[in-house]
Amino acid sequence: MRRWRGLDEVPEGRGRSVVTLGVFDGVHRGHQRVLARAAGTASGLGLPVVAAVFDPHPDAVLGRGEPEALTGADRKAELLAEHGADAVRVLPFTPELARLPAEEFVRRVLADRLRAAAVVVGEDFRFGSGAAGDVEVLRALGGKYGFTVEEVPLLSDGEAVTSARVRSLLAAGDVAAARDCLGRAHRVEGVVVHGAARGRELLGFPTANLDCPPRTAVPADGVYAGRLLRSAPGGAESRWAAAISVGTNPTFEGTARTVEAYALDRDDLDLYGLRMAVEFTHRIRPMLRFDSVEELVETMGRDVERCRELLLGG
Ligand SMILES: Cc1cc2nc3c(=O)[nH]c(=O)nc-3n(C[C@H](O)[C@H](O)[C@H](O)COP(=O)(O)O)c2cc1C
Ligand SMILES: Nc1ncnc2c1ncn2[C@@H]1O[C@H](COP(=O)(O)OP(=O)(O)O)[C@@H](O)[C@H]1O
Repeated sequence: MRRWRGLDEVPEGRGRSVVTLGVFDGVHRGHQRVLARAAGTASGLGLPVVAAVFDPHPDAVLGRGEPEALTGADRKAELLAEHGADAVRVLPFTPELARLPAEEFVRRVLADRLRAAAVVVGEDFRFGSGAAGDVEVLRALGGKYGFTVEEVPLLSDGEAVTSARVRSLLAAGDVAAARDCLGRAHRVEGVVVHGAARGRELLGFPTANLDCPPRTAVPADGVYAGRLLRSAPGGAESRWAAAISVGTNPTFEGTARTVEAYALDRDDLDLYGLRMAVEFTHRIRPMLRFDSVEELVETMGRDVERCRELLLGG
C-alpha cells in the first residue's frame, strides 16, 4: 500500500483513481461501508481506491476542540487498507485548506491532485469554506471536473454509527456497544513503561502499563476483559487474554490515570519498552477504592476468573 502526505507530494503523472475522503477516525462500520462501495466501483473501472484522510481533525483547526482519537495514524492506514484502500493520502487540514471555497477544493484536490474518476462519500459529507459544499454541490462540480459521485447512506441501528457516537460509548465504559459500531474491539496503543512495581510483588498480578499518546480515546475508568497484543516485526502478533484496569488506582491514592493489563496465567513476560496494544471487549466493573490490599487482591482474583470465562470459555 502507498502512503503520501501533503498536497504536493503525490508524484505527477499518476493515473486516475476512485477517491473516498474524510477523517475516518475509528474506521467504523459506516466507514467500512463507504470503503466497500469505493472498492466495488474501483474494480468495475479497473482503478485503485485512494482514501484521502484529513489530518489533523478539522474540529481541531476550526476551533471546535480536538476530539480524542479512536485510531492513531498508522493503525488507521492499516484498517483503511484492510477494508479496501489501495493507497492512503493524508491531506493536512490547514486553515488555508479550510478556507478554500468548495469549487477550489474540488479543482485543486480532487481533480488536479487526486485525479478522481469517481468520488465516494457518506451522505453527511461536507466540504469547502464554511462547510458550504454538500453531496449535491459535489455532484454538480463532478459534472464540470469529470468525476462521478456516489453517496452512501449513513449506517444506522436506530442511531447513526459515527465516530462521535463511539467516543461517547467509550466515555461511558460501554465497550461492547463500541465494538458493535466498530465491527471489532476498540484498541489503544502505547509503549510499556514502569509503574509503581506493586503488581508482581505486592498483588501477584504483574501488569503492563501502557503510555498512550495524548488525546487517545481511553474507555471510562473501570475493569475490563480484553486482550494484550504485541506487533512483532513482519506483522506477526502475540496476543494474550487479559484483565485490564483503567484508572488512578484509588486504593493506593494514585493520581495518574493508567491503562494496565495483566496477561492471564503469564508471569514470565518482559514487556518494558515494547510497543503494545490493549483491546477492550467487555466491561466488568467500575474502579473501586478498597480499604485493604487483601480486598483488592481478592477482587482482582475474581476479575481474572470472570475474564477467563468471557474470553476463554471458562
Ligand atoms: C483486573 C484488575 C483490577 C483492578 N482493580 C482495581 C481497583 O478496583 N482499585 C484499584 O485501586 N486498583 C485496581 N487495579 C490496579 C492495581 O491497583 C494496580 O494494578 C497495581 O497498583 C499495580 O500498579 P503498578 O503496575 O503501577 O505496579 C486493578 C488491576 C487489575 C489488573
Ligand atoms: N502476565 C503479565 N502481564 C503483564 N505484564 C507482565 C506479565 N508478566 C510479566 N509482566 C512484566 O511485568 C511488568 C509489570 O510488573 P509490575 O510489578 O506490575 O510492575 P510495574 O509497576 O512496572 O508495572 C510488565 O511491564 C511486564 O514487563
